[in-house]
Amino acid sequence: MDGAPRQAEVSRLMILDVDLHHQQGGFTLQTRFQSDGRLTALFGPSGSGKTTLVNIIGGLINPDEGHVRVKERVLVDTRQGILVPKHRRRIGYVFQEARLFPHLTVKQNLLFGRWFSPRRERSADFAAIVDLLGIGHLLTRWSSGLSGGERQRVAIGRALLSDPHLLLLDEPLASLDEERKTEIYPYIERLRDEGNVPMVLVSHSVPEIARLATSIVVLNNGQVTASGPASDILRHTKFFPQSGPIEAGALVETRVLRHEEPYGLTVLQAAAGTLTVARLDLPVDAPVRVRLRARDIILSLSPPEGLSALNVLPGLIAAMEEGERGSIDVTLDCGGDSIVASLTRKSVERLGLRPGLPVQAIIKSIAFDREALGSARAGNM
Ligand SMILES: Nc1ncnc2c1ncn2[C@@H]1O[C@H](COP(=O)(O)OP(=O)(O)OP(=O)(O)O)[C@@H](O)[C@H]1O
Repeated sequence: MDGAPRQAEVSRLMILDVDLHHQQGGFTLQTRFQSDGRLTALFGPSGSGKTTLVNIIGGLINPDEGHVRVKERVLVDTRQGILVPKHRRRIGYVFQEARLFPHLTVKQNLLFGRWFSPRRERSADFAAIVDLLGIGHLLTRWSSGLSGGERQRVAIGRALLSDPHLLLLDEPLASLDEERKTEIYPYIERLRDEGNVPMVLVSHSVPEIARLATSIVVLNNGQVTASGPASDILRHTKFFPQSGPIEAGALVETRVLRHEEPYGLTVLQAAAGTLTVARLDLPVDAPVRVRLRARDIILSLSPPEGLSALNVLPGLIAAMEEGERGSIDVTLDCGGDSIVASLTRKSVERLGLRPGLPVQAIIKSIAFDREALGSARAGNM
């Protein structure tokens, strides 16, 4: 036995299991994926079918063929003639606009969500949800006077109070500016990490899914071009043609190792080694998810000397594949962390890169959550 879960166990672990065929005018949605993620991001360009897919999961569109299962519940199975009506699906929706009732207070808006859960099954804890979303101080306010970010937090709270089995977030942050988005991300992260409601997030933004998603489904023209754990998918620049090599890259989990106060720097510990960044306003040992964008990594055959870059990680080339626009994605195994560099074919040939070769990854800059930086910014170290 190799310790790998057997197929039956794998299926049980799957939170979302979707296999659909649906024709809509001249557009065909043909999607198949499974996700065990706590937050599954649906990513794809405009018109790729994200909303259609969300509407099928939510019960607003009946698909021609296929099935949708959430945990062990079958919502749709055309072969077995199962089509659970939308009001019985126990799905919470949050849209781009919060759609709160302006003539009700925040508390009344929140309690409205409760009407949708069967009385005997009401388990959502009002106080815990209010606390999780940081909206306790808003309860007596009229919803019409809230900021965009506050409105979305209340909308998420209202959806959670309906005791949903799944939360569908259809571009909930798209109408907010960067600052308001940054205000909401930590709450969605808490929900992902502490709540037990699986979420599906529709998003156009690579930084957003890099920050929030645990699983990613990439849609293109109605088809799934890739799906899997976020860290696996984000590594491939070719799955993100509209953002190109600019945003794709590796996600690396780190912890704060120490602060170097005289230099205004923080040292993070990753499996791959240490990374030095501008001072973070976080305690030692705090977890920090960093994103190493493929375009921000240079490869060298020998340890660089006389270079100002502080972040150099040794690794072995694990894989090489065609990236976006003729570039080559070179994946490195750096002590167990996967890091990807996007290189031109010319550089690959000039350096004689091939799987198994030891190289040094010079990291030009590190992207991560803005509030994790405190007042500092991710710099070119
Ligand atoms: N009722 C309909 N009848 C025919 N075609 C439709 C209908 N609704 C949507 N479509 C088409 O289906 C395709 C997928 O649309 P969908 O809204 O699901 O894409 P999307 O990925 O959500 O796009 P966006 O990011 O712009 O919201 C598009 O080509 C759209 O024009």
